[in-house]
Amino acid sequence: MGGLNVKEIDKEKEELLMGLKRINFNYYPKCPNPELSIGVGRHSDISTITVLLQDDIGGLYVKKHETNIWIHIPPVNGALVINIGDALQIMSNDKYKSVEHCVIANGSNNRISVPIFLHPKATSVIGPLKEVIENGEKPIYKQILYADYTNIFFSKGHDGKDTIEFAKI
Ligand SMILES: O=C(O)CCC(=O)C(=O)O
Ligand SMILES: [Fe+2]
Repeated sequence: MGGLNVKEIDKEKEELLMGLKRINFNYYPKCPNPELSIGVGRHSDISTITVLLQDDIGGLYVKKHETNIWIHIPPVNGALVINIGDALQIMSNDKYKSVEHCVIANGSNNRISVPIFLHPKATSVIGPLKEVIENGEKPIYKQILYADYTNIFFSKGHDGKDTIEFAKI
């Protein structure tokens, strides 16, 4: 957080950054026609950060920022994938960018992944951190209730990084 001019993570900051933790268990059954289906559509997580454990099957792709290039994230035994989510993009006023990603279905193997999402609390109001904008930087995002942000994300299908548009000024 030093890069965001945040000197100390006190209790209040900790709640804002990761007051809520959610763990998902994703099971992707092998698919007879992978080219006709999607594992998980293109999206960015709405978390602050996501810590993801994947098995050895593969299929997770991330989009290189501001390109149309998709990069496979090969499973590495014992390694975790760390993704930046929308909440950190908003709080950092775009200094950190959430990563767009998707999962491709697999024709011959079942796949399991376990993401741990570190979120603000539903009752937290999030926006660019005061430490980030106190030097006069123009805020790109408004202050929004995190529950509202979550509701927008879950009220529609995955479509890239569209949810973050709702938080823009
Ligand atoms: O299964 C994966 O590797 C990623 C799953 C994912 O993107 C998610 O649960 O948000
Ligand atoms: Fe995700």
